[in-house]
Order: sequence, then structure tokens, then C-alpha cells
Amino acid sequence: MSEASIKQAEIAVEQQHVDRVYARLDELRAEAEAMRDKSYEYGQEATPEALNERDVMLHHANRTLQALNAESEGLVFGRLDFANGDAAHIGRLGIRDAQFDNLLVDWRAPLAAAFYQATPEHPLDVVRRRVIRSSREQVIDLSDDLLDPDRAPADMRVIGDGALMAALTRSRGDSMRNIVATIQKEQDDAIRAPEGGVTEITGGPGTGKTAVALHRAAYLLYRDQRRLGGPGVLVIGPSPVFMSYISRVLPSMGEHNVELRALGEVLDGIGTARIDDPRTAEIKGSSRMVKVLRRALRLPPPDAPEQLRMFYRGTVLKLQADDLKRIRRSLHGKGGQPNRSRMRAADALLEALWQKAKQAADANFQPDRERLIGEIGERIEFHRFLVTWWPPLYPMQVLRWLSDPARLAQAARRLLSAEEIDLLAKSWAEVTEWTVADIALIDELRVLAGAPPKRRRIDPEAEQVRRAVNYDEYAHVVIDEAQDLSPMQWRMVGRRGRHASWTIVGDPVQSSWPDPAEAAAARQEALSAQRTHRRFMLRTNYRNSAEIFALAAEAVRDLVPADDLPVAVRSTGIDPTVREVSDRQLPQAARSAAAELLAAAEGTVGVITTMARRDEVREWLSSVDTGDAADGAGAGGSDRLRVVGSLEAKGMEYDAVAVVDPDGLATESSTGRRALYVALSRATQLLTVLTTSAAKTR
Ligand SMILES: Nc1ncnc2c1ncn2[C@@H]1O[C@H](COP(=O)(O)OP(=O)(O)OP(=O)(O)O)[C@@H](O)[C@H]1O
Repeated sequence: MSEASIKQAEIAVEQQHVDRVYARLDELRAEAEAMRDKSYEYGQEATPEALNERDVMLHHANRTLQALNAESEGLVFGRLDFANGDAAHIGRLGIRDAQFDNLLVDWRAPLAAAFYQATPEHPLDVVRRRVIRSSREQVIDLSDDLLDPDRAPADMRVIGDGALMAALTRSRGDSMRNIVATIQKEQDDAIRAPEGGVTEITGGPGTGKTAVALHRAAYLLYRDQRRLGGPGVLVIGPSPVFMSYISRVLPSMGEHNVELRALGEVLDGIGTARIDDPRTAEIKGSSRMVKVLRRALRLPPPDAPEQLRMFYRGTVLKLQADDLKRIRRSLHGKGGQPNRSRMRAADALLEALWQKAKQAADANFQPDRERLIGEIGERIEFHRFLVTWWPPLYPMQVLRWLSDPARLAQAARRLLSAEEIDLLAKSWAEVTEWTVADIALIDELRVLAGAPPKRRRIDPEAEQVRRAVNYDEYAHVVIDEAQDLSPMQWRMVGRRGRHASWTIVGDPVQSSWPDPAEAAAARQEALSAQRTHRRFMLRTNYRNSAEIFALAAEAVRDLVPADDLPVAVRSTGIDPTVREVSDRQLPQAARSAAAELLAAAEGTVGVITTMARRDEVREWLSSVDTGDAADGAGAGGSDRLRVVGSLEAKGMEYDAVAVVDPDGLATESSTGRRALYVALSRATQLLTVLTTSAAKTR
């Protein structure tokens, strides 16, 4: 028998099993739908017991349907043959036949662990591990590892050479895919680590940190649906583009109930992707801002009245600016959130008015404390004064007030330099949209100020409102690209995980935060309640070809120990192209490079440049023919061509990449060399670098 026909025969064997699985899947779907319909009937009886039963049934039926209906691609992707002759098929979910025997083992179940953990050195009773590749319901390829040749039966067939390499060579397309079929042992160790405490996963570009973090979320949900289910898992990543890139991974494994939020979308209702220039972002992210904001809340609001005058029984009682200032200071001195101190503020003003009345007392004017406080305290004009002098403080409004440099200077005295004050005030004055760094400040103010009085009574969607106000009910928090979190962002995410366990994923070498020590301190504080810390380091770069990574590594070679850089195992024999062009030629060179890469690569093409030049480069490339219906890269990209700034490239991956102006990237911020390293390590297949001075990227 030829090799090809042996393979076809083995594919036919697997196809039979896959057919059984899909047939059973149809049965289970029909059962779940019947259960759902039945639950509606229960609901019509309307007794509390019936309603309760309906809810349980409905919840169960919907969950089952959600899992069964998840993208069915790759439902069956693996098979283990054990030394005792047993075999098990591994899949995206677990399926039993009508006799309750396993047809398919969920990849997260203990029995499936050997699929990822077995090695030739430690075969764990596995003789052959088979990766099954399908298109829809059709098996199209197989790839085997013979782990224990000595115990393999004589007639066991072994097909193909390496499912991993095959998976890595395929073009990637628009969104990240799940890697359940080819998770490697070092990755699996991190995925299956216990839930509690902090699990930290580090590793260089392309080592699968994001993939591992998401598979870990799916694994933890599988293991403890009760605790983590519902909105219990929060995944935070750098940008909306990145969140959208990874958004299909969990649904493809049947997990829909995970909250994915970019750092600029952590607060409900004010999502943003706008990024400050590096210097401004650095100031906004610094933990010095906590004090600045605390002080900002203590300043009188911009239009606060400077005097309080009350007529009381023929006498004018006046609180002058100094009196009011003293009262305000004393109120703040007692601590607490200003929005919760309104009653105290009213009491303090009334007490001060009483002191004035006492001083003014004479034969004709004999005030009584209780009566004075009672009478003035009920007057409408007193409340009008209170509401302007001690108004409810809304975080965004308080931040906007700081666009006044004089006001900001007061709040930032001895904390920020004149130049820093100027930059911040300008950033809040000039634009109408918040930036990602502002969100952490708004969140800080939210907590420092306390909840403003409710305008309306909260009701029907109580659950939603409660979450929106507190944001701290997550059971597990996953942070991706953690190396880039500013101290203020650590405080923000820390609040979300007060009662949670954590998975923290990042690569210090790719960090664009200029003060690692300050960020480390904020991170430590955010995690201070955690007792257990476990660490995993991933060392293999699965994204880049060895040729591309060799060039990328040059960007940081002298900044970090060689051990902190991963090893790229896949060689394509294609070196990156480095072209030196003049500034004048750059637009044309960028257009040509993009067109060449679109023609040569199958999947996505990313053009990465400095944050400052991004829009200009988009303009240059708007006329490039991408072969899509929605042509051109003007609005950030068509389906195949994307133009992004260095910070937007974080975590992203493209089949081919053009890096435009690497020197500009390297000098755009104090961590520019690291940003260049990120940009150069985004490509899976082809990389072109367009420099106006080639020497520096070599
Ligand atoms: N075991 C695996 N099997 C198949 N593909 C894998 C495997 N591990 C990683 N990959 C692929 O390698 C690429 C890089 O993975 P991922 O984006 O998770 O890396 P990362 O460490 O987060 O990278 P970066 O730090 O650059 O953001 C992705 O396309 C991912 O699907």
C-alpha cells in the first residue's frame, strides 16, 4: 500500500467516528431544544415552583445549546491510543452516546490532559497521539506522533510529520483561532495550573501567551462553571482592535460568558481607543496622579459662590470667603468621599451660621440654636447655595475642570512640573474625546469622589446597575499585555479583581511603560491580597519565522539578557527585506511594499509605523488595490490591509508586515526600541522594512 492510500484509509477510519459524533450532536441538540420548549410550557403555570423549575430548565437548555451550536469546525481534533489498546477521541466539547459511553472527551477533562502532556520521555501510557484536521464535518488530514514505539502494536499506522508545524505555516486570517489541537506541553502546564491566586505567564513575542491565557479561561470555566460562570471572568487587553482580534477564540470553544474589555473600555459608557502622545500618557499614568486627583476634588468647584448671606429674623448672617474656605478644608480634613459628605457640609454651614448669629446677638436679637438650624436648613435658598458650593462631583466633569492650567497647578503643586501641567491642561482642553489613559483617571475619581446622589430610583435591571457602579464582582481577571499597564491602570484593574484570582500575561521586553519600578509597585499593591503566585515562562516563538525573529531581536539585543528572548523554531528560508529609501521616496516605497506583500501573502498584511505618522501613511496607502470590495487602507484598513501605529500593533499578528520608518519608531518615545521590537515581531511569513537609514535596523 502506498503512503497516500494508507493515509486515506486512516482518514476513512476517523471519518466514521466523526460521523458518529455529529449524528449524536444532532440528537443532543434536538433533546435540548425539546427541553427548552417544555420549559416554556412550565412557565405558563405561573406557580412559584413551576417558574423556578422553568428557569433552571431554560438555563440548562440554553447553555447546552450554546455549547452544541458553537462553531462546529474542529469539533473532533485529536485521538489518543493507549498502551492497553484503548483509544479516546478529544474534542472541543465532551459528548457521550446514548449508553453514556464517551464518544468525545472535552479537551479540558482530566482524561484529555495526556493529549498535551505526553512526550516521548514521559509518554503517560500514550502510544500514539493523533491530530485530526477537518473542514466542517469532513476529515481532511491527520498527523501522528509515535510516543512509545516499543509498546505500539505491529499494525499501528503513523501518518504525517508534525501538526504543529502545519498549523503554524497556514495563513492566519482576520481573527485569532483556538489552538486546542496543538497546545504544547509548556503551554498546557500554564493552562491547567490551579485557579487560585496569581498565575503569571511571561514569554517573548509569539510564544502563545494570549492563546494560553484564553485557553486557560476556557479551562477554568469548564472546571468551575458555578463560580466563574455568568459574568465571572473579565479579560482585559490593550485595544479594541486587539479585543476584536481575539474575540472569536472563546466562543469557538463554546464559552460566551466572558467579558472582554480593552483598557479604554473598562468603564461602561465611555469607551475610547484614542492614545495620548508618549509624554502625556506617561504623566497621566504615573501614580503621582492619585494625589493630584485627590486634591482636585478638594478644590472649590469653578463657579462656587464666595459668600453666603442669610436673612434671619431681621439680621444678616454672612459667611465670607475665608469662613467658607475654612469650612471646606475642615470637611475634607475629616476624609471620606465628597459625594457622601453633603449632609456633613450642610451641617457645617449651619453651625457656622449659628456662630455668626451668636456673635450678633443683642437685646433685640436672641437666636436659639436648634430653631435657627431647623429654619435655615429648610430654606430653598440654603439648598441652592449648597448645591453650587458642594455640588455632586462627576468624575468626567472634575477632570475637565483641570483643563484650566491655574486650577491644575493648584492640584499639582510640588507634584508635577510646569511643563507637565501645561501638557495635561492642553490635552484636556483641546479635544472632545477622552484617551485610554484618561479612563484610569476617571475610574480613580469615581472611587475617590464616591457615587453621586442618584437622580432616579434604580430598578428593573438592578443587576446591571450594580455591576456598573461597583465593577468588582469578577471571580477571575485575565490581563493581557500586562507589561504596558501604567500604575494608574494597575490601580484600575486591581479594583476589578479584589475578590478574584488572576492570570497575568506579558513580556517585560515589549514594555512601552518608561518606569518599570513604578509600575511594579502599583502592580504589587493591586495584587496585595493574593497569597499564591505561580510563574510560567514560555520560550518558543510560534509566530515568526526564524529569519524574521532574528531581525526583530536585533532591536533589543543590547537592552536585555539573551535569555529573555524566545527561540523561533520555524525556518522558511525567506529573509526579511530591508530597503533604504529617501524621505521623498517613502510614500511610493510604502505603496509598492504593501502591494507586493498583498500579492505574495495569502492572509492579512499589516503596515506598522509611528503613532505620529499613522494617518499620513494611511493616506499614502489609500489607493493601494487590496483586491477587496472595501478597498484601500484609509480608515485603518480594508479586510486584508491594515495600517496601524506602533502601540496599536501590540499583541497583533499579520501574515505579512511592512514596517515604515523604523528609526522614527525607535525614537518616538523613551521605550521606542522596544516598540520597534514589537513591530518587527508581528509577521508570520513576510517582513519588509522601509528605512530612511538602513544601518540602524540591522
Ligand atoms: N501551540 C500552538 N499551536 C498552534 N499555534 C500556536 C500555538 N501557540 C501559539 N500559536 C500561534 O502563535 C501565534 C502567537 O500567539 P500569541 O499571539 O498568543 O503570542 P503572544 O505570546 O501573545 O505574542 P505577543 O507577545 O507578541 O503578543 C498565534 O497565531 C497563535 O495562534
